[in-house]
Amino acid sequence: MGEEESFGKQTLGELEVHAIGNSRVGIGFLGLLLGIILLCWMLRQRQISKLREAHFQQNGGILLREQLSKRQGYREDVKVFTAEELDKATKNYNESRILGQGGQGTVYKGILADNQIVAIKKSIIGDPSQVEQFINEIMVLYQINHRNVVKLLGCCLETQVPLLVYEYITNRTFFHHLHNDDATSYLLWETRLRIATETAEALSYLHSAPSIPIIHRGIKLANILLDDNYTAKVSDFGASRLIPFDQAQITTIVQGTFGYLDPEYMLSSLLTEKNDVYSFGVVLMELLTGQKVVCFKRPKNRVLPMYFTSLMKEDRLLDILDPRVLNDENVEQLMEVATLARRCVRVKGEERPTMKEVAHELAGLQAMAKHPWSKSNLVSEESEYLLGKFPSTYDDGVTSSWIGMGYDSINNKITFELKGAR
Ligand SMILES: Nc1ncnc2c1ncn2[C@@H]1O[C@H](COP(=O)(O)OP(=O)(O)OP(=O)(O)O)[C@@H](O)[C@H]1O
Repeated sequence: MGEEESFGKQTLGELEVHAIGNSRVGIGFLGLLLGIILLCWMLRQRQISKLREAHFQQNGGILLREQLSKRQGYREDVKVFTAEELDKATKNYNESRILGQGGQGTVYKGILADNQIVAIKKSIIGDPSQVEQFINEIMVLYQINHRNVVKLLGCCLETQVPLLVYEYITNRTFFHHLHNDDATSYLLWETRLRIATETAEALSYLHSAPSIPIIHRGIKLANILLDDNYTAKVSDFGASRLIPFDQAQITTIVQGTFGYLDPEYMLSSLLTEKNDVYSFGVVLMELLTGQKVVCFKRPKNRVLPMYFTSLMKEDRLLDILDPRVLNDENVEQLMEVATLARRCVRVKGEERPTMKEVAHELAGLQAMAKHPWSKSNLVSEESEYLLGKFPSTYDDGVTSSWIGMGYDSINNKITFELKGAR
């Protein structure tokens, strides 16, 4: 019994020693584990910062820094964002945040830490040879400060693909408002003319930019964004080019959207500011007719500039002016804009007007439209006219019958409801 007790005591003592030993081993093991985790974390952080540095270099960050330090006249309020900031702003580039997809990348809506809403363009460029082009785009946007050009707020170059951060434009594109499929409303002629004038002014500014003239190269309805007041904001400078003053033109790979592309540029690859004038002429034709640039329902004339000019030659332009905005009071004004549009798309670039002249002419027409004697400025009369005379068939055979119409004064639009549209 005594032996058993002493054996029990020995065993307890031994157990205590074991327990103390075990807990020391446990603490040691835990310490080692924490040490390993800390080491891994530090290595990972180093790896991440090395990767970011590599991305920054690969995305042309050093080149950009150098370029910016050399030049003057650039905006100083353009911010460099961190990858985390933009991850958070877009909820890790969540699909629900996609605003649109373009040839150059995807545009996401982002909400920054200070609640500012921004549009973030995530480039699809992964090719280092594109770096110079991307830097070129940032350089172009860095020097623009115009109320009718979308503002670049900053960029982020430490991610795998470069990111550009713009001011968020609330009211979609001119294309959407002119060609929206739901067709529950349409833009008044006065609004169309104002948007066109603002766009022309922005282009005129770009062509005579203070340091180096800029050619946009992608003017089309989809690249004219609109804010809540329907103010034009020219966007998408992905293809734009800076033209040094001593060079009137440069040679580039032909790039652009079919229908808007200057045929002279297509043949010669010579880029001049008159390329933008041509594209702008096509935009004018679209807002005059309400028709799309390329339409297979016009079998002989699928491309609008050809269709438009051929009808003008035959003195049949009235056949295609948008019946939703045309009335007795503004017909002359629409015809003047049509003549201007035709001059913009002349085959020879040198025969086209400059954007400055175009902007000037449009501003003059706009001022006349605002004149108190101009009846077309009176929305109620236009509504009456439209209610009484609006045809039941328009836009290449789209048939509609009316059930109601009204004026949306906030959005400056005539609104209507359709039944049986097909
Ligand atoms: N600053 C912005 N604010 C709000 N929405 C924007 C902004 N920038 C672009 N978007 C939206 O994202 C869409 C895609 O824009 P993006 O400029 O990349 O392409 P795109 O002009 O449609 O095409 P492409 O580049 O091929 O000509 C636009 O149509 C617009 O709806």
